[in-house]
Amino acid sequence: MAGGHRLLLENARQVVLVCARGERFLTRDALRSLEVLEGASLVVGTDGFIKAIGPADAIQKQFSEETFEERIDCSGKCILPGLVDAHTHPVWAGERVHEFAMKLAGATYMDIHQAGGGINFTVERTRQASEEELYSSFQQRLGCMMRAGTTLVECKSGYGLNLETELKMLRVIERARQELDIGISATYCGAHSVPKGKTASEAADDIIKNHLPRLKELGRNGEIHVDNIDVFCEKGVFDLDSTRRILQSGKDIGLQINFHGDELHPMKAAELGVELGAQAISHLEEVSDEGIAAMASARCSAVLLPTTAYMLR
Ligand SMILES: N=CN[C@@H](CCC(=O)O)C(=O)O
Repeated sequence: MAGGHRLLLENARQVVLVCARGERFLTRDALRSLEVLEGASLVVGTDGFIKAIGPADAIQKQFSEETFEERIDCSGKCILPGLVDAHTHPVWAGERVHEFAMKLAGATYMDIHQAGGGINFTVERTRQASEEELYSSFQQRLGCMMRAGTTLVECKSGYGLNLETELKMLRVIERARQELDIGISATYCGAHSVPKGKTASEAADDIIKNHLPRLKELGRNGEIHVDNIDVFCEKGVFDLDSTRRILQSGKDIGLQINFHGDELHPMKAAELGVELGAQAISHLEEVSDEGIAAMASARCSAVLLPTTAYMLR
């Protein structure tokens, strides 16, 4: 029976599939031979999902009775999957340009952080900003990402630290998920820094006793959707024990573990991530050989962020 579809991309010179046999991702030598179809077409259904990909003549035959809201002639063109940005902190207020002068004068990222700058500076400005202001700048940042080809972006909270501002950030992320044409994976990062006046252990207790139960409740009511939990596991920020407690509690309410580890100091964060069943660990400049081996066998993704090593140093 004939049906309606959203889009037919016809006769592309190439369609890059990346994976040929339903793998979630490729690793090592397999990355050298991406699956590419020559002279192919692609059908997108009304739900936005790809319904068929194949040789142009076979697709034409298979869908000859069907209708499309739009058809695009892709002769001479290449169809690529959208880019996935796996680590962003895109909801924030305030500028930290003045910190570059401190860095040029020799201060490290952690010197500035410990003096109340860095993340803490952004936390102050983000607490003061209205939800509307945060949404407006976030929307512009997402627009830039979309123009550069990103179709799925992981978005972290983490410039609130207190429950009120963390929820404000997560509502902003939720609104973008509803209103904008980009996929969003939302990450609660309330343990991005230890709030003033608390120890790491006290901050972990607050997150476990107050933040996570509220996230669970709001998720159940459908008010926000949070996919992942993150902690900045770092010397002088969250130690291994507090990180473990927070991540495990997040996992217990159904969040996937995706956290900052082994960035500035070796912390054995990779080993911890594997023990807890993390989906991904970011940064990893100081990861141990054992941590790399453990992540490889657990198929835990490493999110490498080479430019932060220059920007944050
Ligand atoms: N390393 C910690 N977190 C961020 C930077 C946050 C900030 O400095 O505002 C990162 O992933 O790069």
